[in-house]
Amino acid sequence: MSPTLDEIRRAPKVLLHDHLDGGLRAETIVDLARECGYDRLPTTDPGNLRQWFEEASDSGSLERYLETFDHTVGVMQTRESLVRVAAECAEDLAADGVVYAEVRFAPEQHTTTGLSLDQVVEAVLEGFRIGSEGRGIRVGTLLTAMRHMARSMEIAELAVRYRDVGVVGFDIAGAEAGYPPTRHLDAFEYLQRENAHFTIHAGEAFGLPSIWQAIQWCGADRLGHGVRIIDDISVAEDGTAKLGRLAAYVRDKRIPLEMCPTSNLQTGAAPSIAEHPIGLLRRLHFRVTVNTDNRLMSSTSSSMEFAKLVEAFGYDWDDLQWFTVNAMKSAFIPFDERLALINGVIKPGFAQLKWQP
Ligand SMILES: O=c1[nH]cnc2c1ncn2[C@H]1C[C@H](O)[C@@H](CO)O1
Ligand SMILES: [Zn+2]
Repeated sequence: MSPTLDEIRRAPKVLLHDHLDGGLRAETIVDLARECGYDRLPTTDPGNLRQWFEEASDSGSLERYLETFDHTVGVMQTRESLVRVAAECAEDLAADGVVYAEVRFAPEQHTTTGLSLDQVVEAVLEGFRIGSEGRGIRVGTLLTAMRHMARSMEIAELAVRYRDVGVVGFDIAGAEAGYPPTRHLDAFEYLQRENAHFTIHAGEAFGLPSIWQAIQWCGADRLGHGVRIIDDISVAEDGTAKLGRLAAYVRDKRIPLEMCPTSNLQTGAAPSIAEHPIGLLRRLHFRVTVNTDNRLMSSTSSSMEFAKLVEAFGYDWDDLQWFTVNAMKSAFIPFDERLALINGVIKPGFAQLKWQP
């Protein structure tokens, strides 16, 4: 029997790629807009707003997808709003059965009414603390720098400054074409000298050169998306696959791929779930993980991403556990803490579902 959505919700899941400003509740956006006087929302009806985000994000272009964030970032400019959004994020993930999450956001986008970068980070950390308490979830924070801007060094320093109080790593995001990762080389070299962890959005809206730079020039620990690694793999008619040098390197080094299937359909990085490269990459034993990217824009959750994969590829509990253990192994928290979650929470949780669904 295939795992059902309800059963998947009860499985202990791990989420490595989720944007704080892409996961707000529609009701909260409407409340916050009213409170702060933000008057540019396309509608103030939460149901219509939820639908607007999903439709506006479904253009097949990453650039247009990113325009929708003006409205979420627009209402996240005060300490109170950041605490609330982060607390609700932790609550929503816990309610979906996520036991460990790394949630990212770009502090530089939340300073328009005068908050400092440090105040922004402290507000978000406080929100995660409040929302996680007593809910069986641990949330680590990733600080993102926007790739079209020039503040990555500052944000990298911020990530190092807050590394012992909840920030577990760094990332760059935003439009990919025209903004190669090497634009931020100084920040990545600084992080490496600091023994800090980072992931890079690469191979989503641009192909192999972006992935190659992220790994071989910048030293990324993980790839955000990385779907286009498929361009370096050829599959013969009998199903045998031949890996190019970059794809082989990514697989040999066990570089984690933070795959976000629904998001990729909306930005045009994949044509359908059934044709999504995740099927082949899982079969070839790349270190694949399953993620949400932006739960609001994609109207999704960790459980729903898994359910879609079960439907498209016929995955069973062993497959779902494999993705989950992959993700936990790839997290940016210390090794002993990852192991404790794998052996103490993930394996027992899946065992229970496998034997008593
Ligand atoms: O999938 C994505 N690719 C590139 N950038 C993204 C993606 N999803 C969200 N972002 C951007 C928009 C947000 O404002 C920013 C920080 O979370 O990251
Ligand atoms: Zn992303």
